[in-house]
This record gives sequence, C-alpha cells and structure tokens, in this order.
Amino acid sequence: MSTAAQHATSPPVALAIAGTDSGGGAGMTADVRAFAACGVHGSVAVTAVTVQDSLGVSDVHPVPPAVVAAQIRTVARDMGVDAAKTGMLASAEIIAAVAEVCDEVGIGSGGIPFVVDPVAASMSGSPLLAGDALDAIRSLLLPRATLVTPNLDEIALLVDVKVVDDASAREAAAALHDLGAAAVLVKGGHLEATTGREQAECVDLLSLAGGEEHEFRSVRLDRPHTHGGGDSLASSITAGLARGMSLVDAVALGKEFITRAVDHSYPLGAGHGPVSTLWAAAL
Ligand SMILES: Nc1ncnc2c1ncn2[C@@H]1O[C@H](COP(=O)(O)OP(=O)(O)OP(=O)(O)O)[C@@H](O)[C@H]1O
Ligand SMILES: Cc1ncc(CO)c(N)n1
Repeated sequence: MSTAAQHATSPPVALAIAGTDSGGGAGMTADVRAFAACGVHGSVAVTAVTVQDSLGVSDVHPVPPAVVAAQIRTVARDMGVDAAKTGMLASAEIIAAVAEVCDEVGIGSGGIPFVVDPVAASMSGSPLLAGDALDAIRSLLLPRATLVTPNLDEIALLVDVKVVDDASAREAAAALHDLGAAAVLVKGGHLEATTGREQAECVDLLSLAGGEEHEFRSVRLDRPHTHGGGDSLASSITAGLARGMSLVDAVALGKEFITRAVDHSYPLGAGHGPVSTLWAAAL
C-alpha cells in the first residue's frame, strides 16, 4: 500500500465520556492514551474538570449536563462512534443526560458497544460521584451497558456484595446482571486489600449473559504506581470493541494491555504515579 493510501485509511473511533485529571495519569487522559496505543482514534465528552495530582483530588467542577450531551451528540453525528466508555460521571443529572443522548445516537442497549466503568472514587479515596448518583448508575446505565467493569469497592457500593473469593465474585456478577448489565467484568486488583490475604495473581472474572464465564489471569506485579489502571483497562477493552473484536477477545486485549502498563508504571510526584503505555512509543 502506498504511503498516501495508508494515510487515507481512518482508524475506528472510540468515545470516552469522562473527567479530566490535571496530573495526566487517570480519567480521559488515560483513556485517550489507551485508545491510541490500541490503534483507535480517541474522542472525548468531558464530564468534569478535576484539580488532581499524584496525591489526590482537591477540587471537582462538573460540566453542565447539556454540554456533556452536546459533546456526545456532535461527535456521533460528525465522525461516528464505533464504541464508547464512561468513566467519572460526577452527578445523577449528568448520568441522566448521558443516558438520553446515548439512546438518541444509538450507543448501548445492544447498539454501539458501551462500556460502563462505574467510577465512584479516585485511588486516594476522593469521591468522583455524588452519593445520590449510584441509583442513576444502577437504573440508567447498567441496563444500557455492553459491559460493566466495577472494582471490588464499586461492587460493594452498587450491589452490597463483599467479594472475597470466586463464589462471591459470581454472586456480584449475578446481581449486576439482574440490574440489566449484559456482561460484567469483576476486577480482582483490590482482592489483597479486601481479604488481607496475599494473592500471587490478579484474576478478573468476565460473566456473560446466559452463564458463560471466562477468567483472565496475570501475575500480581509488585508495583505501587497504578494510578489510572482501571481507566486504562476499560479504555483498552473499548478500543478492542471499536476495532470489531468480540467481547471476550477485547477483554483479553485489555488484560494484556493493562498488565504491561502496570509493569511499565513509573513514579511521578509525591504520591502514586501512573500505569504507562510509553513502552509502546517508538520514535
Ligand atoms: N499489582 C498488579 N499487577 C498486575 N495487574 C494488576 C495489579 N493491580 C491491578 N491489576 C489489574 O489492573 C486492572 C484494574 O484493576 P483494579 O481492580 O485495580 O481496578 P480499579 O480499582 O478500577 O483501578 P485503579 O486501582 O487504577 O483505580 C485489573 O485487570 C487488575 O487485575
Ligand atoms: C478524572 C478521573 N477519572 C477517573 C479516576 C479514577 O482512576 C480519576 N482518579 N480521575
């Protein structure tokens, strides 16, 4: 293929509906990096501006819901969206606006693949979602989701299940299916913290409607700098879906991607540094 023809070939488009992180480690900065590293053009609908560094979040400024919706609408109409994901959504009002415009442009509900990462707090524990917005995630987003990717803390908040082993991971997945999620990825990154028991592996359980299950395992790397890990996993899965992969193949891609990103994480600032995709940068 000639260089000109290569340039004329457009990559798939993924959309991140997410907040900013001024430190560049998490949120839409992580999303767009993961999209690019996975061969997909990244577009964004910013939901909130956070004042954030490696130590935590010191301020949050939500974007007006109508402006969030307008970003989604304009991208979908002009360039098209091959897959979308949500990260920080900040408030019940923003979630309602996202659900409405997603229906309008065909994102989710069995249409354009829609990954819901139910972000509730930052790694440092700062809230990124209003307390009264959990109900909106349950009733407005889960029924539209192709895949929901909660960590163990988010599972406790959403369905009140404490995941400590395979049986409770399955119980959590079943409860999230009951709320309407077509597929659930129970992320095991926090299992050591939840159980207090050492874990040699990080195991994520993918549960599909109809009872099909897949386990994705990696060695548990001894890395303190995993800021943006959950965002990067959900975005790399979204990139795989935008490229037309099956959900199982997209999650396999995401797991491979995040394991390498955790492996290449680096210290930055006085707190937690980010997972990194920079190993893939070749100039
Ligand atoms: N120490 C580690 N070594 C390898 N993989 C890890 C490690 N910690 C987390 N992971 C993987 O990273 C992904 C994100 O998992 P985690 O459960 O930490 O989600 P999260 O809490 O949303 O992320 P974050 O901690 O960035 O907020 C999962 O695939 C998990 O298995
Ligand atoms: C904006 C934003 N989104 C998500 C997270 C969770 O990683 C974060 N810390 N900040």
